[in-house]
Amino acid sequence: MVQKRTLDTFFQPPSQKKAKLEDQPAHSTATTSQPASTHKTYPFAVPQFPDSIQEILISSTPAAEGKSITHLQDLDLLYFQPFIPKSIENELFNFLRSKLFFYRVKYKIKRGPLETDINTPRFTTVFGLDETSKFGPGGGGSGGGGEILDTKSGVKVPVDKYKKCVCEPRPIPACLDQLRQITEVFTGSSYNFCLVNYYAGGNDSISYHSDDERFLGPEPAIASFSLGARRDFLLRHKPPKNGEMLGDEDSKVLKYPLVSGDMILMRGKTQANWLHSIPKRKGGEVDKGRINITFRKAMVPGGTANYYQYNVGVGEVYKWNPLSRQMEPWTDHGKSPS
Ligand SMILES: O=C(O)CCC(=O)C(=O)O
Ligand SMILES: [Fe+2]
Repeated sequence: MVQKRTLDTFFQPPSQKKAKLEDQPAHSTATTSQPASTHKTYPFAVPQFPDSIQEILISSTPAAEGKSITHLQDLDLLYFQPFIPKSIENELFNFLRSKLFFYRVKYKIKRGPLETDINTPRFTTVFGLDETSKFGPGGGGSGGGGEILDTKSGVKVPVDKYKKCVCEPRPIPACLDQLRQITEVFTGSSYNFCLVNYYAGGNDSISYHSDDERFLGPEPAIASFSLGARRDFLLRHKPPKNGEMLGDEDSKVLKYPLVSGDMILMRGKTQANWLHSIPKRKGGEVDKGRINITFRKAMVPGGTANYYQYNVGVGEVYKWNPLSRQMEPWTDHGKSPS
């Protein structure tokens, strides 16, 4: 494991000169010395974390050592309880819920002759590019910059390289990118995608699935953060192939009640052999809302297309409304109609 000192020197400490965030409510004391992230693909700018969050992230993560969970067949987890220190998990949750843009993705699936409409039962958003490309310098916005470049040559990619994407790929905003870099240091893996789920209440969920798409390559490492309401994370072994039998222990459902600040790294043979889910729940604190952040590494453009299709889609933008305390469709009132 890398020493804390390495992180301190790796990241620029927030500067002494503090600029008040333009869009902070008047009563807020949160300050940051760094500019918000902008890009031509963003509906609105995403601020950098306030210094209060950055300083603790840099100096005090992970808050606990990761526990290795490998006692069942093909299972390889590293569980940080928690990764994010208790002193900032709530501020971090509130920050991300109110500053990011989200979507409620609808899509169709075909099973034989039947087409079914799917409404994703949670809010989602995604940032990143697969390994074959990278974002160039510059925030973008109306001034340009933040162009998609070929990873190897550094040259702008052909205009049709990402034509299969439902929207243009988006760079990871500075705040989430800081968490990505810290996660890389403490998991020993690298990531180029950040997916965010928001489960507004107990009816929001993700059904049993595995994240073993070909575009992630073999044995992908996926770092999964929980913020906000406690929710059960269930894991069960996939039915074994070619008539094999699972042992009694290996066929049980595992349940981890993930709390705010926890991080589970799923790696090795886990995705190929296990399914995971966040089932619907009633009561408890589910209506406080929960954010899940996953960092992953996609290898090819097909992965980029897939992630934008299922996590951004073609529908409207949602933003947290602090008065109604819910996600609401967001419109750009500031711009004149074109
Ligand atoms: O919300 C979670 O903890 C899990 C999310 C998940 O499995 C996914 O986005 O693939
Ligand atoms: Fe997943």
